Amino acid sequence: MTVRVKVCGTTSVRDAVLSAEAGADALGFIFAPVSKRLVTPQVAREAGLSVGPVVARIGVFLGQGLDEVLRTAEAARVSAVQLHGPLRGLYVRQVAAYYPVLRVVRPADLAVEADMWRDEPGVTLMLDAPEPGGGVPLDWAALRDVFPRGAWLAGGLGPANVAAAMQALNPAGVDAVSRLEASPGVKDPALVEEFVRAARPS
Ligand SMILES: O=C(O)c1ccccc1NCC(=O)[C@H](O)[C@H](O)COP(=O)(O)O
Repeated sequence: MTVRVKVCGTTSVRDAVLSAEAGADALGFIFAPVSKRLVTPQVAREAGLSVGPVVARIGVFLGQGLDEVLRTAEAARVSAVQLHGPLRGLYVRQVAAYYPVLRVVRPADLAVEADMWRDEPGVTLMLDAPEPGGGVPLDWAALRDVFPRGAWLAGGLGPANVAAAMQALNPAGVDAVSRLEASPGVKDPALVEEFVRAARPS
């Protein structure tokens, strides 16, 4: 199975284009006000329009209200929504009625959330470190027996370790931000290229 590669924290047309040209399958646009990579829906929309019809545009939210999520996603013209934080199942289902959802979970919550979303095709699990965008890798060895089939992996991934993470857990997709940046919110083109190449060995 070909692993999907998501480059998160896109804040400009320049970074969207360089990530798409490097071969990213998906771009993440962070709409959580706590983030150092916060982007406006208008810039996200322009950046998303600049990468053609194939690259997915994923709106990233952390504990925000349903109205805000749906309004922002619509204004930014994203193609999917990524949900962080402790959330009720009903809320996730309400978002999933409009957008494919990447539901982000910490290792501590994995068992419960994996049970909850096992038969829900519109909701895909992404395992991430407790602090999103923190650049801290998970303990892949400890997750080997419990990592759900079809789930995505994030948390401290970058060019130097993504191949080992894939070898350990066989995720359907990988996602990264802090190890691909020159400074918070600004991509380093070489790191993005190396990340995509390392995630897709020929
Ligand atoms: O990256 C952020 O600043 C952020 C803030 C609030 C919610 C989500 C955020 N990022 C979401 C992502 O998808 C990151 O790529 C993921 O957490 C991995 O980050 P990193 O460990 O830095 O690669």
